[in-house]
Amino acid sequence: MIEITELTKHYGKTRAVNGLSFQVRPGVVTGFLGPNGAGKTTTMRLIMGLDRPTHGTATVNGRPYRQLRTPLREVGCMLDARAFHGGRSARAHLLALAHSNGFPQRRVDEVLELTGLASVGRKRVKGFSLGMSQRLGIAAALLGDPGVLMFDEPVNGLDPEGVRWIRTLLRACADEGRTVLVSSHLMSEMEYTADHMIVIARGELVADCGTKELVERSSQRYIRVRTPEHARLSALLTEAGANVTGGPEELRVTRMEIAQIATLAAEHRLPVHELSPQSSLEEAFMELTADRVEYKAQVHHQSQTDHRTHGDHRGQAAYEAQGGTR
Ligand SMILES: Nc1ncnc2c1ncn2[C@@H]1O[C@H](COP(=O)(O)OP(=O)(O)OP(=O)(O)O)[C@@H](O)[C@H]1O
Repeated sequence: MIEITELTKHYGKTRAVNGLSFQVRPGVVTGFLGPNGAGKTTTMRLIMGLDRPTHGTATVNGRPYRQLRTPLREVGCMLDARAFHGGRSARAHLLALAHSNGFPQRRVDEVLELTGLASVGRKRVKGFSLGMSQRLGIAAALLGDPGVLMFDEPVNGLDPEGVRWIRTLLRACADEGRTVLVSSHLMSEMEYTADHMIVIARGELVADCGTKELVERSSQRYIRVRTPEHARLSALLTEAGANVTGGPEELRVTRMEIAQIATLAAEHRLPVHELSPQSSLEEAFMELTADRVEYKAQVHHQSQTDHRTHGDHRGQAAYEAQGGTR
């Protein structure tokens, strides 16, 4: 369990974290979300005792990090996937960590196996791709078999296979009863990864609720309908009480369920090429944080107009609109 109470961190005039309070519970994957510069990394650094709070507390299993007796056995963390000595092999890096913390050599081989790095364990880290480095960072976090895990942007820059792997790993860790906190600026990614969401913006709490609830709270839920008979179907749907927007490319229907739309189209023998629910977490994210992003040029415009892009692309587009450079 991670507990944050009134956590505040100021760097000069910058309020990186401002009166933040939340708990991260075991057994679920908790997504930690926020736009660029929201204070996610700072919060994680404060939890790990890498910085001192200006005010408030951050505890792991009831204690500040610095008071944990065997920290790596209690909390594993990946903050920077490239924080390795490049000349060392992955195995040597993990062995050094294991020795200094009194973990057996066997555990190094276990985590190499667990993270799919066994075959490259003797290769120098400087030749590692970003994906391999992420895996090594995760291997280090898992070394002490801790009950609390924290990963800062673990899917950043990974290919779909890497993303799937991390998602599966996070799920398995939560299913084993661990506390899992994972940060991301991509809501669309977290939608499939996290059970619970903590959203912050400008260092302040914006939402702390179940992923499903957050999606449902979004006012941007709609059914996408693609049909060559868009004008006729649109008129029929409107007449039947639905709210219809969009044009020839796609109709966006709200206030009516999929089954009703399908029935109506079938009754009037209108062909339908696509009928799919769209509930974009990215839109919810924009709504939640719109007033509080640091760099908000074009955010609104992007989220309103780019509705034909999906998932990570949309997240990335929105992120870039906020001035992100990743
Ligand atoms: N050491 C520091 N000195 C001064 N300002 C800092 C320092 N660390 C962070 N900040 C500032 O604090 C704010 C929060 O930064 P932080 O890195 O925690 O955000 P983040 O949510 O992790 O963002 P990102 O998604 O871009 O990594 C930003 O305005 C950042 O510039």
